[in-house]
Amino acid sequence: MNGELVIDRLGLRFGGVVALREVSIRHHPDEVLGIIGPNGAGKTSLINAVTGIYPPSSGSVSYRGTPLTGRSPESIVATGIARTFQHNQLCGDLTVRENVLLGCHPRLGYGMGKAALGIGPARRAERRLRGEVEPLLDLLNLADVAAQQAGSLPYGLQKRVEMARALALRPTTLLLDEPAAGTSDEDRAALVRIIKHLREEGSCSVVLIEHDVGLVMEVSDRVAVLDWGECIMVDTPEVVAADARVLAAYLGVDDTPRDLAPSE
Ligand SMILES: Nc1ncnc2c1ncn2[C@@H]1O[C@H](COP(=O)(O)OP(=O)(O)OP(=O)(O)O)[C@@H](O)[C@H]1O
Repeated sequence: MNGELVIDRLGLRFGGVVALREVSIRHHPDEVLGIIGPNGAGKTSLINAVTGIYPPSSGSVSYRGTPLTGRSPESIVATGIARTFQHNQLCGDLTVRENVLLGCHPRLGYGMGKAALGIGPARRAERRLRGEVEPLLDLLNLADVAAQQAGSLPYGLQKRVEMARALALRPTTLLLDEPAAGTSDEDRAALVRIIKHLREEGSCSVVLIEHDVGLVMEVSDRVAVLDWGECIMVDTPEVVAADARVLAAYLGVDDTPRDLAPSE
């Protein structure tokens, strides 16, 4: 079952820089929660603090009632939280299919050595996982490029491979860090379709960090707005788009959203 992620008065400092200031957000099971904010607002810092990359300076995070604060990134993944990165972390020399298969391996319970040797149960598990990878490649529109080296693909496709690899962990919550950045209109349309599919299927809830505010408004149930490390509001896309504080947060920055209104 998908779980509730509770971020409670989270603070994060880098020396004198305050990246997050008393941020409190509840991500409800099954919802798509968008997180927007101007450059440097603290969006990536929030994901990094939740996933154990950076230990928070104050506050706490819990998932399904289990405290996550102070745990390693690996043990946080084991609770059901998977993520993608703002800058791709793929194995460029491996094929798309192999990259996605790598995402399944933490679920095997034994090392890559046994998997590579294909001994006993490892061989059976490997066969099962290979069967799980194909539907993911279909869902992410990657079947046609499955045998190609991941590093040879256009950036937008690489981003989808990273998403497929995160989904191969069978997460109950998926955190996406700027999945549309630097991608084409076609990639954007595919992303909208995939997020809506996950929402309808209910297999995992989604937290979406994005600069493309129109996209966030289109797919999110609720939207949280960060500004200078503070969460200034969490509400429906319609309410957020009409809020004067949100418009003010974006005024005076270069990347003023193209469209704050939800798409039809
Ligand atoms: N590793 C780090 N060391 C020092 N300062 C950092 C580090 N990571 C982030 N910061 C600072 O924390 C603040 C928030 O940065 P963060 O990357 O979380 O913002 P963001 O909203 O994700 O920005 P962007 O949309 O540009 O990616 C910024 O002032 C940034 O310079």
